[in-house]
Amino acid sequence: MSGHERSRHASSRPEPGQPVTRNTDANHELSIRVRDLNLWYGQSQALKNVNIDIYQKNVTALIGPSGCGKSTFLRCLNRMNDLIPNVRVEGLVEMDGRDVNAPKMDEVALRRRVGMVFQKPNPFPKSIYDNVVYAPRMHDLVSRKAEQDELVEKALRDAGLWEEVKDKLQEPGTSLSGGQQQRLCIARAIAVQPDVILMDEPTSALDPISTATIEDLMDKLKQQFTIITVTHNMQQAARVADYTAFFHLGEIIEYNDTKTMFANPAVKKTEDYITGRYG
Ligand SMILES: Nc1ncnc2c1ncn2[C@@H]1O[C@H](COP(=O)(O)OP(=O)(O)OP(=O)(O)O)[C@@H](O)[C@H]1O
Repeated sequence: MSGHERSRHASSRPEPGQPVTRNTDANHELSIRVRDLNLWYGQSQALKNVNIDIYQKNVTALIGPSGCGKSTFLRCLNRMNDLIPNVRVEGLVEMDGRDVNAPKMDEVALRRRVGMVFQKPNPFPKSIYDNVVYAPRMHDLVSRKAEQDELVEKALRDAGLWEEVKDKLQEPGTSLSGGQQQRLCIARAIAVQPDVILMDEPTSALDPISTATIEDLMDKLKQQFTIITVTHNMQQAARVADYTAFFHLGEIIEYNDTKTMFANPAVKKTEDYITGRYG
């Protein structure tokens, strides 16, 4: 089988537990490569032989029933699981060709390259301005006040929040509405110019209008960043994601471009889940 045929084959019928391969053309450059990833919390295995290629400057959605390992997988990408006791990880997670779990990998630098936005907006108890500039200062990306001002404005503009907050930058981040707080958290994440942004159910605590605003934002941000998002909302996955991975009991059952997966799922379990027959 030629490389092209193999990638078409993999793209139409990905085998659970098998590496998913695709063409890496100009639109599909590899960001993250995961091979045979297994993770245990104590004796309990939460991820089983996960294999996936995640592409730069696309939105990839992780879907699946509660407890199937989506958040656990997300945390493998910036080594947040290291912070949980009794976690054991085996397998390869490579970002831009570098092993994320290598002993010489600097975790602080890794987390700068891989930002994270959580389900519940969690601004620091600081001003709007300081929320955005905190990490860039910590990483010595800015020093002069003018540089900081410029960076704050750019991050807030990119997060679609500038017009709403430009006259109250010294007010607490927590004084904003839930949807605005979430955009502030996105501004905070992008202020250090990461490569990847992980989003763990970023809209599940938000009203429909704030949700639509964040979805539009994801569409814009993917021009600059690789976005991986967990969602329980199938319509949201269909709207925002270029690729979707369906997790079930710690395994990836199916991974494909979103249009194909939703229109023509290769596996019955995927079909049952996305059509709401269980989950
Ligand atoms: N800190 C932890 N310690 C022990 N077990 C955990 C921990 N976090 C998650 N688990 C277990 O790992 C499995 C996967 O959980 P995870 O939170 O990754 O699933 P999920 O798909 O993100 O779920 P949800 O959609 O409900 O957020 C579950 O059985 C869960 O109980």
